[in-house]
Amino acid sequence: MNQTDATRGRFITFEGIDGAGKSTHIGYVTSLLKGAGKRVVSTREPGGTPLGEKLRDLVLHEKMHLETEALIMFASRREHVAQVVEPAIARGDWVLSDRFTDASFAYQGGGRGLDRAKLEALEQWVHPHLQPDLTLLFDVPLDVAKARLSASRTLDKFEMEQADFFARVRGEYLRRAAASNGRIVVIDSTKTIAEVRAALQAALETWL
Ligand SMILES: Nc1ncnc2c1ncn2[C@@H]1O[C@H](COP(=O)(O)OP(=O)(O)OP(=O)(O)O)[C@@H](O)[C@H]1O
Ligand SMILES: Cc1cn([C@H]2C[C@H](O)[C@@H](COP(=O)(O)O)O2)c(=O)[nH]c1=O
Repeated sequence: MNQTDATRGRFITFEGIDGAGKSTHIGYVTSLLKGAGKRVVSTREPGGTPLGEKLRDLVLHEKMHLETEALIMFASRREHVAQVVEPAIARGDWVLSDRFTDASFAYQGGGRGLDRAKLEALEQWVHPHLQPDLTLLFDVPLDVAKARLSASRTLDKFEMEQADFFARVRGEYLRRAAASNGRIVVIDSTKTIAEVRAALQAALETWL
């Protein structure tokens, strides 16, 4: 994207294992940013466009080959980046996305064991020049996430996975955070909602 830092918007992503609490806090981050005078676009993956939402329904409910699953995630992402994320950033809006490519590395890579080089190739193909400016990784132990999920909804294909799957997903998220040079900020999501909000405010301080 050939645009100066002053006029472009920013891209913030929310990540974590299912039930970690990320969706709960997107509204709060939206209010912080709007309070600081930013225009905010809130979106999600898989999904975020009419076609992406159809792909989401398929990939969250149908059994399929692991590589088909990864390709659908990136097909949805291609549409999302082209139609929503890049145009919004270009007009100066701040985009908040409930998941992005870190989720493919964590779930299809860590969780299902897909070769990382294949995911890197898809990432280069689909968004060679775009990375989140900041990623908020909501981290909780598996038992906390599971208890929160079963109390709140009917489970989809991923949410029905076993503990060892989520242990690998969480491990890959934390590995990427450690290697991210500060792009991925780990938020301790075992804390109360008020304490998590305070941690989010601190993480966003330099951006407001
Ligand atoms: N800090 C917290 N303390 C207690 N409960 C919480 C906390 N954060 C979220 N919850 C509750 O946990 C449940 C799951 O939260 P949420 O839907 O935000 O998770 P999520 O990470 O977005 O999950 P998914 O990725 O599956 O959509 C909700 O019922 C929510 O109210
Ligand atoms: C983007 C993306 C998502 N997933 C998985 C992770 C979650 O289990 C679901 C999305 O559900 P949510 O309640 O909206 O978080 O999809 C994935 O496996 N790979 C991806 O790239």
